[in-house]
Amino acid sequence: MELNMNHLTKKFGDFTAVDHLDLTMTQGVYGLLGVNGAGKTTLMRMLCTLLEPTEGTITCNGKDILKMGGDYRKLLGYLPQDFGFYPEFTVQDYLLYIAALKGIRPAVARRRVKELISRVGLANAAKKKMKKLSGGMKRRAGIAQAMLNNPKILILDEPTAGLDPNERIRFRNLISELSEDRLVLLSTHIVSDVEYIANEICLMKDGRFVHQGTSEQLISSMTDGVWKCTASKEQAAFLMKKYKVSNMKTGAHGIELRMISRERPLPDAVREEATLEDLFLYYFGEKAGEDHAAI
Ligand SMILES: Nc1ncnc2c1ncn2[C@@H]1O[C@H](COP(=O)(O)OP(=O)(O)OP(=O)(O)O)[C@@H](O)[C@H]1O
Repeated sequence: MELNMNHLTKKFGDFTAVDHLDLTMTQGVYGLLGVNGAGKTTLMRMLCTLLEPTEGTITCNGKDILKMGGDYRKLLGYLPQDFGFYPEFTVQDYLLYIAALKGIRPAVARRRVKELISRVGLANAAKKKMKKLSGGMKRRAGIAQAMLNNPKILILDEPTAGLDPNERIRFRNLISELSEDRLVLLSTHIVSDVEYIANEICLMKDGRFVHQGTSEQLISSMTDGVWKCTASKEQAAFLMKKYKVSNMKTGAHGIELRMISRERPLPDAVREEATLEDLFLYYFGEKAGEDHAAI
């Protein structure tokens, strides 16, 4: 299985949401990591044939997905960011209903629904109404519906949005498991969602991939260093304006800062090993002195 994007572009009027992307994906987990508005959903909707590219193509094993029509959709499972569910349906009935919409024969659907409910960890909630599920359980039901046709390509748009840390970990494990024999593409703006499970991470900004590679490759692409130091209140205020600060904590001897800088920011600053979180800040973060600073 090979999914290819060639100069993939989407414009809305004069605005370019996805800008000449090239990527080849095979089996495994691919993570699209970017801030809000980077173009992740637009890209995923094109991969699901819900939006037509303005320019460029997507091919699956060499064939244009728009020309493949139903043959491509048979290979595809999609969990949109806001997936529609029926609040009064039980989990089981909801999945059976979606299976019917997907044209899966009733006998096959019953077997598949049972199997998937257990696989996503909802066996004890099969008879629960969808409206009674927690956010994480709803997302798991969402994954189950995307998996009904046993897709070779699974596309998950922000599957961990709103989940607590426990649910997030369960979800990561599930995604990792599902990727054993398929291609999984997931989007997120949370570094830890993809840090450990993605074979390849694409950092997306303003419709472009600013960098792509394994977590280690991305980290080693960082030319600035990560530094740790303890500063006074006044120094800390100055450093925050000048550098991208990834963490600060008030300690017994002053304010402990972790920051990104080309040069040693203070004489006693110590060099630290960079993490993917530092890298995210390096590409997407703002300094506290900049307009709209997030920190
Ligand atoms: N139908 C549309 N018409 C006009 N602009 C659009 C449309 N859909 C998306 N955009 C714009 O394209 C850009 C990318 O949006 P997109 O939803 O793909 O980003 P995203 O990375 O998925 O962000 P988020 O995490 O907030 O969902 C945004 O600036 C958005 O406002």
